Formats: sequence, C-alpha cells, structure tokens
Amino acid sequence: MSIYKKTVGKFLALAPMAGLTHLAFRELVSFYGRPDFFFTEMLNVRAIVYQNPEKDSYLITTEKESPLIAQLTGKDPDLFYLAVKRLEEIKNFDGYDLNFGCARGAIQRYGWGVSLMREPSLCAEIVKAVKEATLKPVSAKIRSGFEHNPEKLLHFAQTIVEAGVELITLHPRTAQEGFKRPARWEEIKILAQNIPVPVCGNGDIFSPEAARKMLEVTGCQGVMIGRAALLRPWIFRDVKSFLEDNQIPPSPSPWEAPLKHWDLIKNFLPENIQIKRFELWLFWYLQNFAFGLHYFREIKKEKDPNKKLALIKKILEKEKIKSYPARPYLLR
Ligand SMILES: Cc1cc2nc3c(=O)[nH]c(=O)nc-3n(C[C@H](O)[C@H](O)[C@H](O)COP(=O)(O)O)c2cc1C
Repeated sequence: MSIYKKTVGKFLALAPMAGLTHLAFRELVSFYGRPDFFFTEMLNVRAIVYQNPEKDSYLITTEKESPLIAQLTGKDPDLFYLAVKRLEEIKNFDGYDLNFGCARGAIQRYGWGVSLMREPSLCAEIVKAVKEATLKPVSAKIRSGFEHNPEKLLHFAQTIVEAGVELITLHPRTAQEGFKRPARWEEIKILAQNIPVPVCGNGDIFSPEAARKMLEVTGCQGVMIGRAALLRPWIFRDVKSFLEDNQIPPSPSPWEAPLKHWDLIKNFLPENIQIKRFELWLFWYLQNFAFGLHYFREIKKEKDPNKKLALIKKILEKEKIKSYPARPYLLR
C-alpha cells in the first residue's frame, strides 16, 4: 500500500531545497523533531545514469531517515526510467518525487522543472516511465504553472494522477513569480477538493499557526515547509506541538543549531563541500537576526573552521531567537 494513503490524518514534510536538504541538514532537523516525510534536494536523472551515483554527495543517506523520498529532475522519460532502476539497485529510497515545479532559470532553460507543466502528456510519460521502474510510490511537486488559471492547473494535476502519481505537492505561485507575491493557497484547496490523491500544500508557512491555518482553510492532507525550516530547523517539533496541544516549546540557544549542524556536516559530507554547504545554510539561518547579513559577512571572512565556530558562538551569544513568524528578508 502506498505510504501516502497509509499516513493517518495530517502530515508534515521537509521541502526539497537544492544545496541545503542534504543528509547533514536532514539529521539536524531530526535532532530537533522529525517531519513525517523527508525529500532529498533535486537529483539530476542524467547525472544518476551517466556518473557514478555511489560517489555522489547528493545521494548520501542513512537507514534511519525513512521515509525519505528522492526528488528527480530532468525531462527525458527514458532517463527517468534508467535513473530509478539504478537507484533501486543501490539505494533504499521510500519513494520518488518528480520535480515539475522548479522555476530557476537554468532548470527552465534545460526544459526541466516547471517548464514541463507546458507539456502535460510528456509529464504523464515521465510518471509512467518511473512507475515501470519501481513499485514504490511516485509523487510530483508542481507550481501554479505559467499563469493563474485554476482550470488548467486542475487539468494538469488530473493528467499526472491518471498516469499514476500518488501525491501532489503544490507550491501555488506561477513560474514567473518566484517568491514575489504571496502563495495562492486557494489553489491548494481546489486541488484538495478535486483530485483523488492526497495533496500537500506548500508556500509561506513561517509559523506553527500558519501550518494549522493552511490545513484548515485548504483541506490539504499535508504541509511542506521549506525556508522556515532553514531558519528554524526545529519548526517541525513546534508545528506538531502546536497542532497537538497549542503549545510552542522554547527555542534552543541561537548558537546551538550552527554548532550542531557543523558537527553533522563534518560527520556526513565530503571534506571538499563542507564549508560551502555550511555557509549556504548559515546565510539563511542568520536571517533570524536583524544584523544577520552583517554577521554572515564577518563569519565568511574567517577561513579556519574552528575559529569560524568560535566567532559564531561569540556573535550569537548576544542574540535571541525571536518569536514566530520566521521569515527570511533576503533570497539567494
Ligand atoms: C534555496 C532553495 C532551493 C530550492 N530547491 C528546490 C528543489 O531542489 N526542488 C524543488 O522542488 N523545490 C525547491 N525549492 C522550492 C521549495 O521546495 C519550496 O517549494 C519553496 O521554498 C516554497 O516553500 P516555503 O515557502 O516553505 O519556502 C527551493 C527553494 C529554495 C528557497
């Protein structure tokens, strides 16, 4: 039976975020309080097929992360098929998610991500190809498309559900909007009311209150959190506690998460990418603080990892984690 149907009631998911939701970050999130589903960052199907996936830092996983869903990006159904066959041999993912939503320039130039929403029948072929390669559940993450057109969106969703998708996550902004305007949660409601598989709502959840509101107003079965989890890796603990008994536990000390994250990065990621990945996340995390960008620049200047950590602790000892909402003021 599909893990998605088996999920009783509501569920929480960590969003796929390129360069950020690697094993060390997923472990950091687990340390504080797990979501019900983890998604990897997007994985290029061509790279899985033509390079050595056993040496790929994007593909480092541990057994205890389950359920962990691999998110796949590309546009050629044959490559999706071959990539999933290969992953089935070497990894133990609990499902595969198809990226039909990423709106980054480079991804769109290749015709991947949200560009595929212009071609529903190609997406259906991709779904079928992946289903042929695995018995595990297949899901898709989509956007609003290229215009605000609920009918078209619903038609797209129905097409991929008919092809075999068992869960849809919707980030309801168009390809052109980036993060510019608020996510249109009413589109999540339209999908939740009209398609026969669970819908996971995504977009602008910056507090436990917002998570509850999305569940209530849209009727979606799950909520996926991205940027707020970068700022507050403990947000899943807080959302669960708020949904269960209206309580939000106290936040950890501001310096705790960076020190813990560095330990996990050193433990799990190859040396050549450790600092890069750590700084990529710090850029987001430091936006918890009014002078975060200034702190980020100071911390980045320090090259020695031990001194860097000492500096982080020294700077953040003076700070407090503010109450929710936790909203980033800059994007990368
Ligand atoms: C830095 C960054 C990287 C992202 N990478 C991916 C990705 O690899 N695959 C994907 O489907 N979406 C990606 N997204 C989109 C998020 O998964 C999510 O849909 C979006 O951030 C909206 O959710 P939020 O408001 O909770 O952040 C990324 C977003 C950010 C900010």
